[in-house]
Amino acid sequence: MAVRLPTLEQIEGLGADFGLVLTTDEIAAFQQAFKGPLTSYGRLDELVPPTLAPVAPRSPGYRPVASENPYGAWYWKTNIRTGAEGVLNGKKIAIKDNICVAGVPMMNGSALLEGYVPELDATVVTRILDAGGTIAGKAACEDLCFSGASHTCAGGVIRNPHNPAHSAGGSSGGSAALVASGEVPMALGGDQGGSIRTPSSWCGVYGLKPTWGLVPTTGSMPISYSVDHCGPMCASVEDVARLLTVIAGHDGWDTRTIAARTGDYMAALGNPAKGLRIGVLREGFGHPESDPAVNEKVQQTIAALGKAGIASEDVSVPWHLDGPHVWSGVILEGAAEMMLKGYGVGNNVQGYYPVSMQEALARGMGTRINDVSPTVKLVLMLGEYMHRYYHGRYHSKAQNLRLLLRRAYDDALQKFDALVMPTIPFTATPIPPPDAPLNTVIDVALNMQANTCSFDVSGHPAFTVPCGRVNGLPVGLMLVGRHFEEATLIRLARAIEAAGDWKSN
Ligand SMILES: NC(=O)c1ccccc1
Repeated sequence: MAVRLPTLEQIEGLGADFGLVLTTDEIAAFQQAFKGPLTSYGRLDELVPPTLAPVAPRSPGYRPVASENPYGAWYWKTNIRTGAEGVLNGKKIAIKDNICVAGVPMMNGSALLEGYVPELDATVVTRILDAGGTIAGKAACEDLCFSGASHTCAGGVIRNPHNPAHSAGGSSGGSAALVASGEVPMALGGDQGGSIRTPSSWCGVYGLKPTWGLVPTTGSMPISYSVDHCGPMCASVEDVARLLTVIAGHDGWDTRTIAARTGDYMAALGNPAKGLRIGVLREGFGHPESDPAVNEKVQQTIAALGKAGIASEDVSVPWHLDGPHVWSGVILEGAAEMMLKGYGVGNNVQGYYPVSMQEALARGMGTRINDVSPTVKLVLMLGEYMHRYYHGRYHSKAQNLRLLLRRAYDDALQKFDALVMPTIPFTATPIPPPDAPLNTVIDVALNMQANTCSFDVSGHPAFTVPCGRVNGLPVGLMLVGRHFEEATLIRLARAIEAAGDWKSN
């Protein structure tokens, strides 16, 4: 195939879009000047790139019927393993549906990708298979991962196993609901604003957003390069440590992981947390939407840790309240550029670009854009508005403010081994009815990330640990640590897990 030479009219139009005034002679000259570069594109069509070849042959599995999928948490069921032996022997793992598993359909919660079957395994999938794990299927998620509740998945709402009228949380809602309902002990999630921690907190499971750059996202659908994270969501702290051990570490395809510093997460399980110090983040408890009953559960857990020899003290980080504003500046234009206009791939960084995924999304955007969720429509328009009418200045400023936000937490973490706060200021919200007004659909999807999203921008590891219930719905306590000190968070999470029976109170 050859890339077609643009017509004179096309060149005139392209120039006009940038305010170029071109004479007829110039337009003809530029048409000639296109020829050299286009020769390269012709040759690119003939060359064969490397692929992330799957390590094991497999059957594609199947889409479960409703009776086999009571919470709508599975997108697809599989049974993939290689015969390799390792720390995941005998473990079933669900993979969030924004992560490619070769030969298995993938929608990323969106009509835009319906029908897509990737030919590649994400790096984390290969690592799981190499460690003896079994891929049990794809966990349903929110439309292009852009919602913190669980009502925007194109395949249908995802329900909270603790109360099916309530949200499982999002965007990794299927992952959390599958772990909470005992289908699998482990799942992979993704987090750009809270999407591992929100559903983990609301479903009562252990969810760790690792330090930015610890776990490669190669072969996954992104939202935006500078806030994308992948991490474990599990039924126990031990399973979090196990899965993190397998997925963490440098991957030559992902420049984010160049500085990845892994720890001994399995050893941390046996290393007592006694003597560690925690800072109770005042700003994390005082949002207008904070539920006093949720604050109370978190405070009770902190008191129980005190009895176990883990001292705590209040600490104030005023920047925490500006974190969500910095996050908005970064993610809205970031998502519009990379996820939407970049067709889920973007450009400008060295890395692996899943061409098939990009083409599938581009086709979907050309044919089914009206079938996306209201949250995706909002991001598309808002990101483009800020780019077109404010020429990217707010995104750039927010990227620079990231440094101050990170420093503010780093300063507090000089004195403390972890900061602690409620993961989400309130328990799982009711799923809005199908006929809910557009503004309700959007608000319910984007109203809970006050404590979570700052750490997607600052990059700190953040671990949500179940710590009680309010009206039968789980409450999560969030531990935030120094960059690449996940092992410390695992020690503290283990102490909380051991301190009480959170499931019955
Ligand atoms: N993907 C996310 O983490 C997310 C969370 C909340 C709102 C939007 C996005």
